Amino acid sequence: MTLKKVNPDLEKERSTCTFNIEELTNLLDTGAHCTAERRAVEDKVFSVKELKDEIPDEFLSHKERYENAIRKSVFLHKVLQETGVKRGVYNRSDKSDFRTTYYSIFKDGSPFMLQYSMFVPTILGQGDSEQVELWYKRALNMEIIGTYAQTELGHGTFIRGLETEAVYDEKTEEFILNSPSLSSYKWWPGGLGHTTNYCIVMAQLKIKGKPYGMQPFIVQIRDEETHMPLPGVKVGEIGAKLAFNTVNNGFLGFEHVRIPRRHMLMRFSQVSKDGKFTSSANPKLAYGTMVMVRVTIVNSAATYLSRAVTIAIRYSAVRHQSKLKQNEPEPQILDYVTQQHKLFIGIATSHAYMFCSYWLWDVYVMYQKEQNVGNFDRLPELHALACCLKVISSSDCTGLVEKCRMSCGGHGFMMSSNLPQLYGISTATCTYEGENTVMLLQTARALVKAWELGSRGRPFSPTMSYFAEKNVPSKWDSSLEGILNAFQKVSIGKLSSSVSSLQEYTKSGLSAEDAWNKASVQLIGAAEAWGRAVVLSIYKSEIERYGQTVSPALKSVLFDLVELYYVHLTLEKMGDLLLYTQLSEKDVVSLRKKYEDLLEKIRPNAIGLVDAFDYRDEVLNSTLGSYDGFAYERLMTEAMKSPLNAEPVNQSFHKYIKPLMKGKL
Ligand SMILES: CCCCC/C=C\C/C=C\C/C=C\C/C=C\CCCC(=O)SCCNC(=O)CCNC(=O)[C@H](O)C(C)(C)COP(=O)(O)OP(=O)(O)OC[C@H]1O[C@@H](n2cnc3c(N)ncnc32)[C@H](O)[C@@H]1OP(=O)(O)O
Ligand SMILES: Cc1cc2nc3c(=O)[nH]c(=O)nc-3n(C[C@H](O)[C@H](O)[C@H](O)COP(=O)(O)OP(=O)(O)OC[C@H]3O[C@@H](n4cnc5c(N)ncnc54)[C@H](O)[C@@H]3O)c2cc1C
Repeated sequence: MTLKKVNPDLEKERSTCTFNIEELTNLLDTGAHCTAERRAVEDKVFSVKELKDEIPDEFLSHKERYENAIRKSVFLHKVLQETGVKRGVYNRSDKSDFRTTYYSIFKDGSPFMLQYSMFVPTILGQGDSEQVELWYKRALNMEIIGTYAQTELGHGTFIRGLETEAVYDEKTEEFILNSPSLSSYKWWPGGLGHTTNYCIVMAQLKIKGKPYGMQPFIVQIRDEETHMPLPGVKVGEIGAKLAFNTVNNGFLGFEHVRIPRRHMLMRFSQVSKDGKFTSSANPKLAYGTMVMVRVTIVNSAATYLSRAVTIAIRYSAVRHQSKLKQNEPEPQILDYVTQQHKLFIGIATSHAYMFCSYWLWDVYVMYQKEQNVGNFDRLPELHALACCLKVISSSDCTGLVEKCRMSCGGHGFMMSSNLPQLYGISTATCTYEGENTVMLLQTARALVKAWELGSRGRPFSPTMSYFAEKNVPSKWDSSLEGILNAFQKVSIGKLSSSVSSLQEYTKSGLSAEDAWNKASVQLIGAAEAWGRAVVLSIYKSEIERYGQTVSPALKSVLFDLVELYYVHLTLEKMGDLLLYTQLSEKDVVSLRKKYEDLLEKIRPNAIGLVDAFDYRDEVLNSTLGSYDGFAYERLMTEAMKSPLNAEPVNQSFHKYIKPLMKGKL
């Protein structure tokens, strides 16, 4: 079907936009040159015919999908290599690699995903210079394909409980890798099933019977020529999942597999030939790759949401349903204020986390520079930020992706809308790289520690500096600054209350651990509240900063979204605010009016705002969200691709239904 025009509904929407869409695209891309680079990569990638699917993935078998994903991964690697994209080495936004092309070529992930997102970064982050020189080059050229094998069948969260052992044998200068039980089998690593021939194995180091904690080892698991598993290696795929079905997540066990001493990555800790262990300056440096990936998840979460909200808002502009006024035609569903309530917060939330992700990335890069000269002062705050922002970005964005899906009614249930797949890859971010509740408890640990040290006069780190302010009641103030202060009060109130409970529980005779467990529901609330205060503060300050350089028209729209975000969150968290601030019923009534006014103000810019995410149709991969808005035509075209539609009568009619109808069964 050739579609030349644009749906008149979308044409009309685009004519009401009050700002320059390209200017916003450049801002979201972190610069006009980044937009240009991203588009150049996209032009190249989408011109490769081998990267297009003839048959939609969902109609293929599990095995066919895997084989197709491998084929495309290889072609994509080749094309990206030609464009000079250095995969596995990340920059601030990285829109050209994972952000857009990647998830458009693979709706459900690639088996090479972990090569780029964790194998290469771990070599770079944990290897000494000689090891980086050797392994990085091989990985970059795809001579070796690897993954990050940490999680085991029995333990994912509690990594001190991992069972895989690496025992040093000083006679042969080798480590012996062993999986002592079924629960010690590695379980989950992406690509591990049938794709990778090497992996980083996180294992418990033992020398002369003494444990030295979890360390990273590079282990070859398959022959480089035949791809057969090496002796003593038991490897396979873990099976079908809610999403990531083309990522080839696998299991792995070792039966006394020997590797050379220099296959332990030794940037931070070393084992000498004679078996002497030299400890790193901070044992948590072995957890470094996780910090990096948590930082990047904030951007991924915002990106998934921006794609879902683009689909849902475009569809809502072309979908007409029911009646607002009896004598008028059915309105666009986007005119229903409840629909705007579901969707506009998706745009604002995506902006909030996108701008926070750039800020967090800068904090991470700053820390990296300091770490290189032996300064780890910033690590506790970075760890807390990475954990907490990973959690609230992944849970908020996933909730809103699902809201986008439901806002499209029945059609949002179609795989061809791409909304179910977006939900699948988004919800996985709530679990991987640290399960969300566990990450909130890590955050709470850092907050309680800071609170206690603060009460003894120690200074707070920048994102906790407001803890030092006296929690005196003040009149409610609905300005952005006033709302931010109110959320900081909630954060202080929840943390202070959690600490009091901890103290009371210990005073009543509970051990510190039992007191912690008993107060943990409060503690995760305090952690979330700190994260909210951070996001509100960073989103606002980043937009204030960019507001000085962008046009007045764009500045005004950006602030509409900041306000929407602030007011929406205030109404959502009303209970907390009523408890910890002077918010009154009168204030709530006026905030509700403010919220309704904001929805009305944003309405003419809704399509402009999602167009500014600049997702090409090939990236969105959605029958409902295409730029031209011909959703029904695309739904029908895609339905015709169902293998069942290849013949008017399916053979099962003659085999089963007819005999049933005739009573001959
Ligand atoms: C911006 C653009 C970039 C573009 C990037 C592009 C692509 C990448 C994007 C996305 C990735 C995409 C695809 C990947 C897809 C899937 C991959 C999934 C891969 C995985 O899914 S891979 C497995 C991850 N698996 C976990 O995530 C396990 C979680 N479990 C833990 O992480 C630990 O088990 C923990 C922390 C719960 C307990 O650990 P523990 O028991 O040893 O520690 P404990 O609680 O006792 O704390 C003692 C002291 O260590 C400090 N501390 C702890 N952790 C630290 C750290 N990381 N750094 C610095 N300090 C740390 C504490 O703050 C405390 O400090 P203090 O003593 O001062 O209080
Ligand atoms: C799609 C996907 C891809 C993945 N890819 C990889 C990979 O490439 N490499 C890799 O090594 N791993 C990978 N993983 C594994 C992932 O990192 C773990 O699943 C994750 O860290 C959670 O650990 P778990 O599964 O052991 O959950 P569990 O810890 O068993 O969590 C189950 C429940 O127990 C609760 N819980 C656990 N501990 C505590 C606690 N201390 N306090 C309170 N509650 C607690 C949790 O909150 C949760 O509700 C992947 C997982 C998924 C889903």
